[in-house]
Amino acid sequence: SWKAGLDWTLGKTSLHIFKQLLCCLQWYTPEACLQFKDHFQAQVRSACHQRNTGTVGLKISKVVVVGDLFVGKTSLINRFCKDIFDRDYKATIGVDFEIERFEIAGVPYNLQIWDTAGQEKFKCIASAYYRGAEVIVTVFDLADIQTLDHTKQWLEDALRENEPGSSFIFLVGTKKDLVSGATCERTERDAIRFASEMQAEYWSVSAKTGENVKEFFSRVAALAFERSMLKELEKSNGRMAQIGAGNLIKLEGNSLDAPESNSQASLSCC
Ligand SMILES: Nc1nc2c(ncn2[C@@H]2O[C@H](COP(=O)(O)OP(=O)(O)OP(=O)(O)O)[C@@H](O)[C@H]2O)c(=O)[nH]1
Ligand SMILES: [Mg+2]
Repeated sequence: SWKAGLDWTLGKTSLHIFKQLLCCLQWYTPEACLQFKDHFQAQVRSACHQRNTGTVGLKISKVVVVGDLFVGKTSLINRFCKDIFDRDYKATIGVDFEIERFEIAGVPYNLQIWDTAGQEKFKCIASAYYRGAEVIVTVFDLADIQTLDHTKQWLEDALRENEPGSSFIFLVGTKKDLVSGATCERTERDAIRFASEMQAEYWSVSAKTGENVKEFFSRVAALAFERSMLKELEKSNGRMAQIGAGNLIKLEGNSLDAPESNSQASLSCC
């Protein structure tokens, strides 16, 4: 299954798939990539290989999806989590969430995907759920350029509730099936510029056809997983043990190299 296919990062075939995900497919936009590397950082790979993954498999990482009403947030989540698409609009009231289970490099990993309401009157309910987001997905409608203009405000609101630099940011254009030709190219150019300003990675998707939906969430899961693993390794590296009458001994773990690239890396380094 595609979920098993998330085991990209170990071995030759998996590396190939990851490269494909990063470089070759049409939807991928190199100028709007948060990181440009072939695989997880070495210490993450080795920890996965040795099954030394601590509490990562038990953890649920939070993904918050925000954006104007009617842009297709619920449809995107429903396509991914339930593989369904509904043509009729049913506004989200407040918030809703889905939990999706992954297996990455042999390690179970869970994402809790929060679907928030775009309608102004529900904003104060929805914003109460922004806190602790490992990933913020800012959504706009490729067929309605105004919704792109509003993404910066949505992001600002979500960032206000989170520690600086603690969340991956994605900008997602939906309803790709409704746009084509020069208009589409223009919108995407604007979107890539916005993504650069927002320090976000840009994706275009269609919940109707399913185009790029699995690939997008796989990417979200992979980046969130790697960060969870790095945090876990940092924690176990600095662990203290108490022996006898209270003497503290610092346990020396594997030394952690500095990260190869920052998750919020500026677009110029991709
Ligand atoms: N053609 C097309 N229509 C879509 C797509 N995604 C969503 N829609 C339609 O757009 C409308 C709004 O979709 P929703 O997913 O409910 O929008 P939302 O962003 O969740 O709206 P709120 O919950 O009010 O914030 C619905 O009628 C969907 O069928 C898509 O990829 N293609
Ligand atoms: Mg909705």
